[in-house]
Amino acid sequence: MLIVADENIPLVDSFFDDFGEIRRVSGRHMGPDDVREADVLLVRSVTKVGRELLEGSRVRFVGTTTIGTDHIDLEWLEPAGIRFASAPGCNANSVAEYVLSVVSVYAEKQGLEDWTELTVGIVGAGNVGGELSHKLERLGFEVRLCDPPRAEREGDEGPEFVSLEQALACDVVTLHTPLTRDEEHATYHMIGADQLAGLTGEQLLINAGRGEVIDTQALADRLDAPNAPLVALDVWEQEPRIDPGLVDRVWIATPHIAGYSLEGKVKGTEMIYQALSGFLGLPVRKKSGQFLPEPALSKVAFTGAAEEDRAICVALRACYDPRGDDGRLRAAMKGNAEERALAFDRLRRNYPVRRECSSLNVQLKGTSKSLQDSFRAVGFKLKI
Ligand SMILES: NC(=O)C1=CN([C@@H]2O[C@H](COP(=O)(O)OP(=O)(O)OC[C@H]3O[C@@H](n4cnc5c(N)ncnc54)[C@H](O)[C@@H]3O)[C@@H](O)[C@H]2O)C=CC1
Ligand SMILES: O=C(O)C(=O)[C@H](O)COP(=O)(O)O
Repeated sequence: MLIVADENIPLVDSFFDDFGEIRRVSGRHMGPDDVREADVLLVRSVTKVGRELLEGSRVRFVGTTTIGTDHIDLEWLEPAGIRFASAPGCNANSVAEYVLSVVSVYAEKQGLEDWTELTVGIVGAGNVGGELSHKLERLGFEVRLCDPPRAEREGDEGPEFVSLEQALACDVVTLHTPLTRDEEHATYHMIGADQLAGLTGEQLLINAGRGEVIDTQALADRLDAPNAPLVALDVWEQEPRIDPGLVDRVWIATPHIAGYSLEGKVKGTEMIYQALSGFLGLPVRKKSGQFLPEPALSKVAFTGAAEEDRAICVALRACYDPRGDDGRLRAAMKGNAEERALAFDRLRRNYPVRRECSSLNVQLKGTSKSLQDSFRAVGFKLKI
């Protein structure tokens, strides 16, 4: 069996070497010649998968080691008899930690003593938005969820949902919807000039869903107008050819890495390994835990003298601080459009190992119960 895999999928050999030959190719430049002889195709979000790539090939199984599926033509795959699997939720915790860290830096920038004073509107309350809201609520934030498809499906059975307008009135608004077009509640350019006009300089807008959910031109115009909100963008229209002018205008700019914790990436590979095993009728013998290395930073200790918010933020940012990625992306926005696109992809390909908060043992000596609860809420392992 021939497996063709994006070269940026981690641990492909460790998980898939029992199945047959593995051929690694560039996901960004994958073409019909690369996949013609393949039985199995493993991709990430940068490969468009549909008729153009697969017609006439032997491929019978396509797996994407990502949450998002907007790069896959699902309507074409099914009638073509090609089994498809994605990795729902694989890096949801990574994205939630990214957002928490951005919010912690924002609260500090605003001079807030207590970051939970901020209200947070989450647009898209699925695996990512749900995980984020769970952490925020346990930390004591007021959270408003906007998710019309869920609201319609769940009615009185579900949590309380607000309208997009109400979510956009929160101090922090964070977008976690899939990219959808031509359907009810489509998210393409869901945040346009009208929505942006209502945001003020007292607000933070985060997008860690897909770039096309915000109308880039409208955002650039809004950021040039008075009383503009601060904006943190992890995702961009037309990646990797992103608009350097927009990078200049936003407060935090990162190269689509919110989901790039090692745990999240490896979980994506593991979920597709499980799906392929099921498709082939073979037992699942491998688990991601057996391949995860010891983290470089494994312990931190706080004493009773620690200020509650500060301690949480110090620990959070010891695991992940978005300002490092922001600085690297800004430094990469040099040269012509082609050079900038290559630099954007290079930052993603050579991304440093980032571990989730659950990899860090936090020792708390003589600290309050509420500080302990806050650490647990974020997902740290506690030693008291
Ligand atoms: N920046 C990054 O690195 C990452 C980005 N993503 C993106 O985040 C998206 C969301 O991920 P998950 O939460 O795991 O997906 P999910 O499918 O679990 O949840 C998405 C939620 O959005 C809701 N939704 C759909 N249309 C909406 C609308 N118009 N308004 C409000 N809510 C709407 C859905 O009902 C669903 O509850 C993915 O589709 C992917 O595009 C995912 C992982 C990493
Ligand atoms: O899982 C998703 O959906 C994501 O957005 C991934 O984090 C994107 O990573 P790549 O597939 O673009 O490496």
